[in-house]
Amino acid sequence: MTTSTRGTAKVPAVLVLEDGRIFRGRAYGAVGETFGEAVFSTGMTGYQETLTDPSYDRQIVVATAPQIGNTGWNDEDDESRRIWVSGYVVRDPARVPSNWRATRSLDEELVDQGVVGISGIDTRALTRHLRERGSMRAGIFSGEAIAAEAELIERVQAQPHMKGASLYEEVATQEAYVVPAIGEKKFTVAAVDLGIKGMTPHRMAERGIEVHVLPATATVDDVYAVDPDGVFFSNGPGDPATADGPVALMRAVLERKTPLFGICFGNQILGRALGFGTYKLKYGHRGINQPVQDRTTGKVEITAHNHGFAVDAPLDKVSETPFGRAEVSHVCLNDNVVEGLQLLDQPAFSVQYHPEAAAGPHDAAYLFDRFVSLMEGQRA
Ligand SMILES: NC(=O)CC[C@H](N)C(=O)O
Repeated sequence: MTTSTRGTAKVPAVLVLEDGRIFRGRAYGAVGETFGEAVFSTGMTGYQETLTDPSYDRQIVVATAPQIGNTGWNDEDDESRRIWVSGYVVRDPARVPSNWRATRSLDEELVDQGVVGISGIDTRALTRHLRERGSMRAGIFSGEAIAAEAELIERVQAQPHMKGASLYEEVATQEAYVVPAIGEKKFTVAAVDLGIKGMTPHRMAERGIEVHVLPATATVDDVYAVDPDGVFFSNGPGDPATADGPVALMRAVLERKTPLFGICFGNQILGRALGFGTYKLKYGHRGINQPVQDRTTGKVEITAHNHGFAVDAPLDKVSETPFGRAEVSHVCLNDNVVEGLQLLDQPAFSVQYHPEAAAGPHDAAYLFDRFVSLMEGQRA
């Protein structure tokens, strides 16, 4: 095929990394310039969910899957109200998207939302570079934004680091809202929104939970005003070391021994609430094929991940914490990173990965059932 339906395909673009490495390609999506932390995701499908996951705020996502956009863009799979990635890097964009649910192309959606991307990049070489050197700051410049290399590198180096970035308040809802239970209502959960993905309250609603999604700035009184059977802390962008407010709120919930569940950022907050540290991984885990072992059952599950930070907790011993004994319940089999925490003396647990699996395999859906069991146990 020699022609393209993509309006920006002939506009030159460059991806500039903070260490001076430069990749040349063509504009994809909006033309202009953008900055963020360059990270790679190994998901073969699910780009719509990835791009609209608020945890990707201020990140330039590199898709390792070589063909992106094949199924276009639909009206159903968004995980939040908009695209959050600050830039998108692909090898070979679909020339003709095809799917019965698609209402437009990915390229059109990127243009509509003003998201600057780049195509025609050797994403294998780029991923190997990021794997060797680590995730780093980057910029995409297309059309008239392209300037002398030294100047572009300098501008990238002037950007803020992801380490130390506090981003959850800017992505979270400003107003509380309710996701009703599907079918008979059995439980009420207060969900603290730090960048929540839409599928998460949906997975709870499917289990008879009425979910009150609260702003990131919610107080203890706001949480208990909904008379919750359980409290949930969501995923979210940025460095968990900055999330002092949510850590204090979680400690107040733990003091009351209310059943508690956290996902991703929520797992890091539980780690901090228990007194563990967090640290930045060299290049993180992003994709939908990561092997995790549930050490409480020995079972291995294939799971969806998106995290650049992790909890620093001992793998092989039970830890004494201000809230009783705690242990690492889940571990990533690729690199032994902590993937879950569980308290042994009260009903609280969390995972670093994504049991809501949007997109991804449903192996970890049992974790929502575990949350339900904790709430049932508290009532009995
Ligand atoms: N998906 C998430 O909640 C990510 C948590 C945190 N921002 C990290 O990168 O590790």
